[in-house]
Amino acid sequence: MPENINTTPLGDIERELAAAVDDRPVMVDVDHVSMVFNMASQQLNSLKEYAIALAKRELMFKEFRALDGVSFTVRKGDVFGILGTNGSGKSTMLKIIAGVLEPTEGTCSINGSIAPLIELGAGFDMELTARENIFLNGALLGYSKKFIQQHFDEIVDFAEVEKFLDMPMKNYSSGMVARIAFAIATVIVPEILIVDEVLSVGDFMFQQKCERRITQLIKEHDVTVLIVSHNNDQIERLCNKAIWIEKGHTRMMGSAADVCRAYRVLGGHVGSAESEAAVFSMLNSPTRVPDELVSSVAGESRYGTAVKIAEKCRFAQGGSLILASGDFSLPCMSAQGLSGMLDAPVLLSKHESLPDVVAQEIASLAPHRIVVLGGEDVLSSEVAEQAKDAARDGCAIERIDCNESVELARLIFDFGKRAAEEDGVSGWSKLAIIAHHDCLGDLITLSPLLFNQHIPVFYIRELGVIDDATAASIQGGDFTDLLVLGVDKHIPDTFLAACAAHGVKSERLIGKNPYDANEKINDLITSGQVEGARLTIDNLIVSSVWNPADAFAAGAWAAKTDSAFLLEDPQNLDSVAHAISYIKKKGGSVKHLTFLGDSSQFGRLDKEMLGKAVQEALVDAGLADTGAEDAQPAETESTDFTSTDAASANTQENE
Ligand SMILES: Nc1ncnc2c1ncn2[C@@H]1O[C@H](COP(=O)(O)OP(=O)(O)OP(=O)(O)O)[C@@H](O)[C@H]1O
Repeated sequence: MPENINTTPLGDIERELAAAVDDRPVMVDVDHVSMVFNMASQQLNSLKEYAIALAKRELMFKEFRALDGVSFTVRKGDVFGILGTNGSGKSTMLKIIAGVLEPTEGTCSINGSIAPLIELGAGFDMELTARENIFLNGALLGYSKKFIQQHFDEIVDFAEVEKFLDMPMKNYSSGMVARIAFAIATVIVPEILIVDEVLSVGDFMFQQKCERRITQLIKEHDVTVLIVSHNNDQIERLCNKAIWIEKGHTRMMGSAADVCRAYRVLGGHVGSAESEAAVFSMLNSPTRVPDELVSSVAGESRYGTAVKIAEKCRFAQGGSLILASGDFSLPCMSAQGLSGMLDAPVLLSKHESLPDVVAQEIASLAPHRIVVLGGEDVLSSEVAEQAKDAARDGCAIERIDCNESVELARLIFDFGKRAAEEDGVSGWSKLAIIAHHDCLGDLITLSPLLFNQHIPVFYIRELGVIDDATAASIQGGDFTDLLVLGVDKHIPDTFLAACAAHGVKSERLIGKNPYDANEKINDLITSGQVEGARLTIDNLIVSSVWNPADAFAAGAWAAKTDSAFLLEDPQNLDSVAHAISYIKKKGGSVKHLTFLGDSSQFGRLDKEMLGKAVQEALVDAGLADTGAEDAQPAETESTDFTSTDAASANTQENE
C-alpha cells in the first residue's frame, strides 16, 4: 500500500453518526473502538531466537494501531459495507464484532445471534473430507448433529460440491471452501450475518448465488448484514450503508452509494491532501454534464485505436500512408511531422503481422505510397507485404530501413526533405525538436503542433551524447530554432552553444512534473510563440499516462480538430486535481473532452469529474447554463459516458 495515503475524514462523520439514529433496533454498536497489536520490533528468525530474546528481556515490542477510534451503528435490516484498501483494518473490525478479538479501547455491543464468515477454512480440518467438515464446522457454529443431518443435503446442494464430498478438503480450491463455509453459515437464519472474504474468493456464478441468498435473508428475514469486500460494485449493489476505513481511521461514512463513489475515485490513490480535497469537491459538485460534452475513442487495441483515429481524420483516398510499429514510441513521434507534410495517417502494426483492422483501413484508404518506418527488426517484411497486398495495385512501399530509433528519426527527416522536393509540398518547419527518450508525454502533447507545422523530432543517443549525424542535421542550415526537451545532463549546454554558433537558437522546455510540462506545452501551442502556429483548443483529448500507445498516432486528429492532449493518471490525485484546475483555467475555451482508451483507462467517474470541470468553466464563462433545474443526484445521473461519436461530430464541425 502506498505510504502517502490520506487518512483524514472526508465529509462530516459526526453528522453521519447523528443521522444514523432512527427507530430500528441497534444490532451492532461500535463505539470508539481501537485495536492495538504488539509486534516484535526486531526480526527473529526462529522460535529459539524468540525464546532467548524473551528470556534475556531483550524482546522489544512496538505497538501497531490497526484501528483508531472507529464508531458506527448498524441497525436491524441494514446491510452495512466496510471498504478500505489492503491492511486498512476491515477484517480486524469484523473480528471484533464477531467476538474473536477484544478491542484495546472502546466497546462493541452486539444484539442478536451472529453467523460469522470470517476466516475461511478456520473451522475446517483440511485433512478431513468435506462431509466430515460439514459436521465439524456445524458443531463449531453450535449446530447439533441432528440439525446438520436434517440440513446436510441443503448445504451440499447450495455449495454444489456433491461429487467431491468424500475428498479431503486440502484438495479443494479456495472457492470450493468458500462455498461450503457460506452454505453452512447461512443454513440457519442468523440475526446478524458477517461476510468477509467469502464473496471475493468464489467464482462469479457462486458469488451471484451468495448475493441472492443474502438478498433473500434480508428481504424475508430482516437479517442484518455486515460485508467486507474489495469489490466496490458488490458493496454498492448489496448495501444501504457503508464505512470506509483507511489505515485504521474512519475516512467516510454514509450511504453505500456515496461512500463507494468516493472510494472509487479516491480509494488507494496517492496525492496531496489539497489535491484530494479538490477532487472530492468536484466529485460532489451537482453540476450535470451534458451528454455531448464527453466522448471516448477506443479500439480493441492500440492498432484499432489508431485506425479509429485515422477514420475520424477523413484522410483523402489515394494519398500516402505511414506504417509504424505499435511497440516503439519514438519513431511514431518522429513521424508526426512527416504525417503532416504528406497529410498521411500514421497506422500502427505488430512486428510479425499486420492486424486485420489495419489491413482493412489500408484497403479503404487505397494509398499510392506506404512509408514503412524501420527495418526488419521493427516491422517484418511480411508486414510490408501484407500492407502492399491490402493497398491498391501499384502502391509503392518505401521503407526507411533502420532498426535504431535515433538514426531512424534522422532518416525520417532526410526522407521528408526529399519527399517535400519531389511532391512539391511544404517541407520541414524552421523549428526542430531534440528530445530525451523519456519525454514521450511531452512529444504526445506536442504532436498536433508537430503535424501542423511539419516539425521533425531528433533524439539523443544517451545521457549527454548527441550523434554527429543528428548534430549535423540540426546545425546544417535547415533550422533557426531548436526546442529542447531535457535538462543539461541529457542535452548539454555545450551542444546548444554549438547550435547557436550555427545560427540555431534553442530553448529548453522543462516542467516541474509531467503534468506541468503538459500544461506548458499546451500553452506554447496556443500562444502563437511558434512561428505560423497558434492552435486553438476546443477539445481536450485525455490520454492515460499508463497507456500512451493509444495516442501514438493521434497528432493528426488533434491538429485537424483543434484539440490538445491532456495527460492524466486517474489513480494519482495530484494529476486529477491538476487536470481539473487546468480545465478551469482555460476559462470556457475547452468545449469538449475525448477520452482515449476503454474503461480500463478511464472509469465513468473519471470522465464525469473532468466533464464537470469543463461544464463549470463554460458556465463561469457565460457559455452554458448551469442546468441547475436539471441537476440530478449523482447516482441517477443519466449521462452516458460511453458514447464514442461526439468527437467525430466535432471533427465534422471543425473541418
Ligand atoms: N494478530 C495481528 N497481529 C499483528 N498485526 C495484525 C494482526 N491482525 C492484523 N494485523 C495488522 O493489522 C492491519 C489491519 O489488518 P486487517 O486484516 O484488519 O486489514 P484488512 O483491511 O482486512 O486487509 P485486507 O483487505 O488485506 O484483508 C494490518 O496491517 C495487519 O497486518
